[in-house]
Amino acid sequence: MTKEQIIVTSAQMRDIEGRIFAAGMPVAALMEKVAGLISDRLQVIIPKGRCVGILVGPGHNGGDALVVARELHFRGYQVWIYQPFAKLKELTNQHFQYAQNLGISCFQELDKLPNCDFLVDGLFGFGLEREITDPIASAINHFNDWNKPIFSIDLPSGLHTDTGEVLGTAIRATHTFCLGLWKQGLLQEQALEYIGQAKLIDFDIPLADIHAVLGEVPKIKRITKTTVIQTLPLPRPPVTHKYKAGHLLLICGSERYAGGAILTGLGARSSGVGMLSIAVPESIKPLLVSHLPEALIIGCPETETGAISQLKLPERTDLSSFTAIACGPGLTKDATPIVEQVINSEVPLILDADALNILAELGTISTLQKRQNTTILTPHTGEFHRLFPDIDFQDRVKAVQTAASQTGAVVLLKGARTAISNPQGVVWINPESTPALARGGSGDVLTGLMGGILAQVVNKQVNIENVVATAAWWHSQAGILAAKERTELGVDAFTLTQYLMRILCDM
Ligand SMILES: NC(=O)C1=CN([C@@H]2O[C@H](COP(=O)(O)OP(=O)(O)OC[C@H]3O[C@@H](n4cnc5c(N)ncnc54)[C@H](O)[C@@H]3O)[C@@H](O)[C@H]2O)[C@@H](O)CC1
Ligand SMILES: Nc1ncnc2c1ncn2[C@@H]1O[C@H](COP(=O)(O)OP(=O)(O)O)[C@@H](O)[C@H]1O
Ligand SMILES: [K+]
Repeated sequence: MTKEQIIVTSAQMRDIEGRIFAAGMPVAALMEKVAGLISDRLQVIIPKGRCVGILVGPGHNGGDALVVARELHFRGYQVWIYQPFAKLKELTNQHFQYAQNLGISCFQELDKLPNCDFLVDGLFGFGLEREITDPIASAINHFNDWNKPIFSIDLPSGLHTDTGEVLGTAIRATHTFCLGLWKQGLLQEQALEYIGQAKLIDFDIPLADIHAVLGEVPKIKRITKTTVIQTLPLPRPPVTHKYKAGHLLLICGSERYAGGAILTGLGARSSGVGMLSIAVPESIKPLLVSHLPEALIIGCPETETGAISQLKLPERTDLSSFTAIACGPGLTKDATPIVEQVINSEVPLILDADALNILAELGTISTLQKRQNTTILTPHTGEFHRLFPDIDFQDRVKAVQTAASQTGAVVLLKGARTAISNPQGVVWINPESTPALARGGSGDVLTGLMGGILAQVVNKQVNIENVVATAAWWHSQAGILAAKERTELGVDAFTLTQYLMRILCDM
């Protein structure tokens, strides 16, 4: 477990800090240390001599900001302070007195503020406890309108530390220096527009204190490369054969959505799976063969609408011949009997896209209760609402935990910050992605990729949520790399499949 993987709520952070202070670390010494690290970072980014405005709140977030103000003052920056509060915490107040005595300009009124090149936001950190109201709310809106770079200490002031919700209004930071451990709110979708580039400032919190508060295995974690390296079946055993490296069955596609089947197949190809079989309607079989010559394409009888009407597997094969099944992309809802059939099988199963829409109509919870083996659901927001209309969506982490616990499945909720939960509430959040992936077909690629990884490792005592997390990370990293080379407009789903292998090569 690395610090980069850990996520905390404000209550947990307070408990961890409390242990450090109880063990003897002076509060003021920790504030010096944290603010020193922030000042060092700022100095690397911003040339000396520039003018910096420091926004100071009443608590220790404001205290951190005041120490930064003092440091930057001595390091040759032109500093001014905006501090509109009548009452400050004691340590914060001492730093404020000292800054004034040093001759740093301090202001309480907005209209007196001089121009500046950048702002440091130390109004509120994880101690924000209620909606921000005027005059502070107006001040925050005013600073946002300046369109200067804003560096937020710990988190942009105004964001709820756990849910990322905007409490009244919030600073729109260009950079966030998260202190010590990642706050949960910074991984919530609704916070993304406010955070800018986020970096963790490690101030040496002892691991023992983290474990004492979060347990030996923390429940909510960020996916990192470490998770992925531990999960992927690399290196391959020197002596193996194709059926030992997993046999994945994809059930996907229709006359209407033939491309979805190709993309799912290409995603699976990149996983390195030993054998790939793809069941599609008979009429699109030649198309699939031409795109995926290595796969076994199973042409199935079809409905009048061009959907699979019956799974016609090759001789001496039934569903139990496969190590894993991924079902859904491009099926259309006319393939309902097929989805029922795979749900009734014992094989580890991923349900995506139309398979999820069909599941919602069959009754999500009652239908999945019958399943004994691994089930993975990969809804986007719309599919999630159809599957779980009664789950409150305000906090996506809680929503995905509830969905997993109600169904016994591992649930991956897609989005800018994909969240994954197992039925026991163990959560992975994907910390990085790109809006370049918000394009038709990129989810199909994910389903194929995940299916291929699952088929290779499912019999090897892995945690299923780690498999799902690995696929999500790999998929989004490929998107990020592709966007870097081709812009955010250049990442169509086919192109995305071409970048998947590059991520492994660079690891
Ligand atoms: N002790 C230290 O030196 C350390 C300080 N840290 C900093 O301390 C912060 C937490 O400090 P605090 O617990 O003092 O909390 P904050 O500084 O986040 O804010 C709490 C203060 O704001 C007031 N407040 C809360 N909501 C308000 C609202 N809506 N309108 C007006 N006032 C409001 C509270 O009454 C309290 O005075 C962290 O975010 C971080 O920046 C730690 O991260 C690192 C160690
Ligand atoms: N704004 C975004 N930022 C990052 N990733 C995104 C964003 N929007 C969508 N994605 C990712 O793109 C994929 C889209 O999947 P999905 O909605 O199923 O598309 P489709 O069904 O067309 O393939 C998901 O992996 C999702 O997490
Ligand atoms: K802040």
